[in-house]
Amino acid sequence: MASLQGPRAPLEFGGPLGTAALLLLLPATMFHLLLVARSGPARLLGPPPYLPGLEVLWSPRALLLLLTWLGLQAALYLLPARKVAEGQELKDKSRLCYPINGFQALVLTALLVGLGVSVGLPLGALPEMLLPLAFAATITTFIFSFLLYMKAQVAPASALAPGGNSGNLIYDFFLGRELNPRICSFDFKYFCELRPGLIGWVFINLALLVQEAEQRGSPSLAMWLVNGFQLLYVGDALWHEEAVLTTMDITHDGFGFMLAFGDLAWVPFTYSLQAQFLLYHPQPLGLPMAAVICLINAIGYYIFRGANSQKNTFRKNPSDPSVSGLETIPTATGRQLLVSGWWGMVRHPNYLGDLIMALAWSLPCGVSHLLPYFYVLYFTALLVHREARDERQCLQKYGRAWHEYCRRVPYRILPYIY
Ligand SMILES: NC(=O)C1=CN([C@@H]2O[C@H](COP(=O)(O)OP(=O)(O)OC[C@H]3O[C@@H](n4cnc5c(N)ncnc54)[C@H](OP(=O)(O)O)[C@@H]3O)[C@@H](O)[C@H]2O)C=CC1
Ligand SMILES: CC(C)CCC[C@@H](C)[C@H]1CC=C2C3=C(CC[C@@]21C)[C@@]1(C)CC[C@H](O)C[C@@H]1CC3
Repeated sequence: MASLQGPRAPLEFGGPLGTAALLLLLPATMFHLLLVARSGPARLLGPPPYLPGLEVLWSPRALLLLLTWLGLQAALYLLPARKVAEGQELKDKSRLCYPINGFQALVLTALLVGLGVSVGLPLGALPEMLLPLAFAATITTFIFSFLLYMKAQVAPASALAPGGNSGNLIYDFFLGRELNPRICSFDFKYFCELRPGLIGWVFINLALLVQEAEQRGSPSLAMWLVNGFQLLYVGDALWHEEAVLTTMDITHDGFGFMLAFGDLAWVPFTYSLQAQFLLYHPQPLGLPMAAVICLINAIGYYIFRGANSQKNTFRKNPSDPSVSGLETIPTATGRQLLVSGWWGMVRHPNYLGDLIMALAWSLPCGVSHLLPYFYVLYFTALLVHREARDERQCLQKYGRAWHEYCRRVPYRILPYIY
C-alpha cells in the first residue's frame, strides 16, 4: 500500500493553488489558441472569437479517432524493438527495461497513413476536427490522470515519485504520484512522452499542409518549412529515444495530469500552432528569407544535437574518443561534470539550441501577428523554469561540485545574458 512521503519534498508549481490554477489554465489556453488561430484577427491577447458550445466540442467520431490513434501507437510500441534499454537505477536499486522502437513507430505510422490516403482516407479533413479532437484528448487525459492517481494508491512506497506525494489531492493529481506506472512491461509515461503526442503533432501538421494544398492548389513555402523543421525535431527525438530515459520527466517526476495532458493534448494541439495559423492566414515568403530561416534552424539544431549527443556520449562512456579530451569536474557521486565543450559554454546549451529552433519555426509566419510566436514565449518560460528545477536537483546530487561548475560556467542558457 502507498504511504505518503510527507512534507519532505518542497512544493513546486505554486503548490496546491498554483496547480489548481494550471489544471484550468492549461486546457483553457489550448482551446483559446485553437479558436484564435482560425479567426480572422488571430489576436493572441484578445478574446476568443466565440465560446464553442458542447455541440461544437463533443464528437463521438473524434473520440473514436483519438482512441484508435492511441490503440495504434500502443500496438506499435509492443512490436519487437531493435534494442531494449535499461533506465536509471531506482530507489530499490533495480532498473526498468524500455523498448527502443519509437522511430520504427513513426515510419510504420507514415506507411499506414500513406496507405490510408491511397485508399481515400481524407487527411485534409483533420483540421476541421481539431477542436473536438482536442476536447476528446482533454477529457481522456483527465480520466487517465484520475486512474493513474488511483493506481498509485495501491503502489508500494518505493514506486512513488519524490514529488507528487504531498497528501494534497489536487497537487498530487497534477504532479503525479507514481514514478513509473506500468501494466506488465507497458510503461505509460515513457509511451506517452514520445509516441502519440509527438507523432500526432507531425500528422496534424501534414493534414494542415494537405488542406492548404486542397484550398490553394499547392502548399506554401512557409508551410513546407514549418512541416520540415518540426518533422526533423520529432524524428530526431524518436531516433535518440533512449536519451529520454535520463530526463527529469522519466527519472524524477511522477506521471499525473501535467505530463499526461502535456504529452497527449498540449503537444499535438499547441505545438502545431504555426501550421494552423498558416492554413488560415497565408504568409508570403521569398526564397532569400526562407534561406535565412533554414540557416537559423540549422544553427539551432547543430547546438541542440551537439550538446545533447556530447552529454549522452559522455554519460555512457567517458573514455569515448569524442569526449575523452574534455575538461571535467569530479563529484562525490563518482560521476563527472563536463566543464568544456558545449557544457562549458553555458549550463544548458541544449536549451539554447532548442530556443533558436523555436524561433525558426515561428519566423515563416511573418511578423504581422504575435500568435505564431506563442511557442517561443511559452517555451522560454518552460525552459527557464525547467532549468531552475534541474539546478535544484543537481545541487542536491552534486553539492560543492555543482557550485564549482556554476562558478566556472556562470551563464545558464544565453552566454553573457542569462
Ligand atoms: N520541446 C519541448 O517541449 C521540450 C524539449 N526539451 C528538450 O529535451 C532535452 C532534454 O532536456 P532536459 O531533460 O531538461 O535536461 P538535460 O538534457 O539538459 O539534462 C540535464 C541533466 O544533465 C546532466 N548534466 C547537467 N550538466 C552537466 C554537465 N556539465 N556535464 C554532464 N552532465 C550534466 C545532469 O544530470 P546527470 O548528472 O544526472 O546526468 C542534469 O540533471 C533538451 O534538449 C531540451 O531542450 C525539454 C523539455 C521540453
Ligand atoms: C503542459 C505543461 C505546461 C508542460 C508539459 C510539458 C511537456 C509538453 C514536455 C515535458 C518534457 C517534454 C519533452 C519533450 C516534449 C515535451 C515534453 C513532453 C521532448 C520529447 C521533445 C523532443 C526532445 O528531443 C526531447 C524532449 C524530452 C522532454
